[in-house]
Amino acid sequence: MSRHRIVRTMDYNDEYDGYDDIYGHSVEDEHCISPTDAQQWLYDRARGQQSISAFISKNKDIQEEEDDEEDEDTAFEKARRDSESFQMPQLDEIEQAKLSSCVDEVRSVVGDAVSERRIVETSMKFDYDMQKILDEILNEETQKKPSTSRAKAAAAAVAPLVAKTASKTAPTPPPPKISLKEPRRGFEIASPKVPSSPVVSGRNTPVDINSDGDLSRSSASLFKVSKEQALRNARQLYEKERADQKSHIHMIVIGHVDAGKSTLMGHLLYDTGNVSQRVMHKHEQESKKLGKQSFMYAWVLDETGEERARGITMDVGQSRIETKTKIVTLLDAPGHKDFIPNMISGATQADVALLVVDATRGEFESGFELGGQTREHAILVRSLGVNQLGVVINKLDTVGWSQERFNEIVTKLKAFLKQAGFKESDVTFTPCSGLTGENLTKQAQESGLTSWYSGPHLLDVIENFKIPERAIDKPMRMSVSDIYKGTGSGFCISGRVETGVLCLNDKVLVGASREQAQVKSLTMDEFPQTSVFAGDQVSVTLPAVDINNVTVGCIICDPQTPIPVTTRFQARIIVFNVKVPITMGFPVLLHHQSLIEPAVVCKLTASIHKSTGEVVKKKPRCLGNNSCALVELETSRPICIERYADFKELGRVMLRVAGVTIAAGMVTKIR
Ligand SMILES: Nc1nc2c(ncn2[C@@H]2O[C@H](COP(=O)(O)OP(=O)(O)OP(=O)(O)O)[C@@H](O)[C@H]2O)c(=O)[nH]1
Repeated sequence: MSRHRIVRTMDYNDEYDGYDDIYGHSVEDEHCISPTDAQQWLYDRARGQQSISAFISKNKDIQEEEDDEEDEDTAFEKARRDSESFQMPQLDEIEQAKLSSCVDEVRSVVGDAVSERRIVETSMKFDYDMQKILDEILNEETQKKPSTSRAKAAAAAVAPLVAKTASKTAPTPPPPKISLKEPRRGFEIASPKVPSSPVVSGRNTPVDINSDGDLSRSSASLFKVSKEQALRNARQLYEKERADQKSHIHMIVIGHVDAGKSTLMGHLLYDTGNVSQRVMHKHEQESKKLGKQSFMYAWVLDETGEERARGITMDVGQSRIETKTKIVTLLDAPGHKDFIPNMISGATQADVALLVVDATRGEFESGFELGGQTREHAILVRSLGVNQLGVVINKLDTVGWSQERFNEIVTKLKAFLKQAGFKESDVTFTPCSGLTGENLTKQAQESGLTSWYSGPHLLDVIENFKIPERAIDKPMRMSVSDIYKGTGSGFCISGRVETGVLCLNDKVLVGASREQAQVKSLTMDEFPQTSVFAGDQVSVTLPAVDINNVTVGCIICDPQTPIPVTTRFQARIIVFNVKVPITMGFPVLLHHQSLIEPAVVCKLTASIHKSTGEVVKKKPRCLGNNSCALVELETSRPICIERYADFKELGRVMLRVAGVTIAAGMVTKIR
């Protein structure tokens, strides 16, 4: 069809028919008054109203309308001039940065409906607290009477945001009352009574929830387990089987890209005799050929061709070392920000962490201060429950073993790590060079270092990590981190036993589908086992299980006390890093153990005080950076999750948006 029209012969009157909404309105359209009513106010000579002066005197009560249009124009013009003539206040660099980020954030919410001056003044008034600034501005905008079309337009610009942030029908909530007598704590939340979750039943094992919602008891009768499994004493079994064995910990190695994590771990493995000379020689020759000799130790862990070609770690590399008293599984995490989901999945398996920082001038700064991964990784592992941290100040050879540089980095990190929630006594700082091997497994030799350092070497630091308390007495939960085709028939499911004990031939329930299965083989580090315990990284085979019901991130559990399955739960979150404040309906990627699931923040229940947990404000409109809140999250598919109070290991979540971790939280209620 031609898009050109012959306009020369066109009757314009015809053209307007049916286009009222586009081309203009009749007067009646805009008034809620019938033509008959209107007539009494209209001067009409035909109706015998001969004298206009007589008509006006009879209708004295007709108020002359204010010229809104003009007022409105003046107001907008004033706001425009206000913004144009407005000079930003002179502030120091930090204040200036805070102010600019506040202005940007507010603009992203309210658009151009509010003047620059207003935003700046409100930001300074509330000391750059986004929550308060937005509250003030949004409240004011909604209270303004949108008496004219432009004011209506301005209000309309804000209205969807207000509607998004507040309850759909409720009026603006009154200011919250904070009771001083009985502070309500965000974490004091009653146990979930009714898991009203849409429980999806597996093919063979339909799940029923009894009337009082106690899933565990109702299911105990549904899923019959052997007498041996039902009556087992996990603690006794653990003591019998593991009494003469070294304790086992999982240690994740984290840090900004190229901090030297893989090199450090590769060298540590070599020095502890876990990599043969022959293999090391092979890595040396091959890396030399490609002109990448400096990566020879990193190649011990970076095994794939792509990792070696790109010189970066992409997935979590695993290996193990033995110290005098411990078996340590090393988890070498990728530092590049694109692979943070892999790093999170690795961190969920970790008991302790090594944070590697590059001491080279400029490199530490780009990893720590300029949006690098040093901060994000440290916050992530802490949020995932890791509380012991060994900080490795690496590549000190590049700064001539400078004590000053070491101290400078320690001072900066100490302050930050304390803020991130690490206890000072649980953090150590060790100077090292992963490349030269200095201070890794032997006392420092380098004179530049020995002149000021006589502390422990890295292997000692690892040896001194305390073994975390294992939840062996709790019901069995295993989080699935990988599914692969085994050498025999069926699939191998690998993951970490988070709590309890799992034995050969035990009955288990798999994932949100709750399909029942039986453990037919159980291995740890490729050695067959008859029982495995909380903290172990294992592989199981579950013959005849529908593989569609097993997904990475799902939980395998004890049928006598099944894990809740839900699509909606409440969490207490800390917001780290959001460009746009979190409002109702905010879409996120939920990370729970190895699970990554799209979710929506469907309710902002309350803002709470970071350290005391007191409710500061009920139903906040939005959550800005560094705020702490109770929110409800809804996933599109059912997931297995526990309350933090019941199972620390399975009650933590992480929220990410567009490749950035925006919040971490603990599950407080399951709907
Ligand atoms: N001078 C010096 N260079 C080092 C040291 N440790 C590592 N490097 C070099 O730093 C580069 C990066 O090392 P990697 O071990 O791959 O770093 P990474 O942290 O594992 O990198 P990603 O896993 O990709 O984040 C390599 O060229 C190493 O040779 C060190 O102690 N001193």
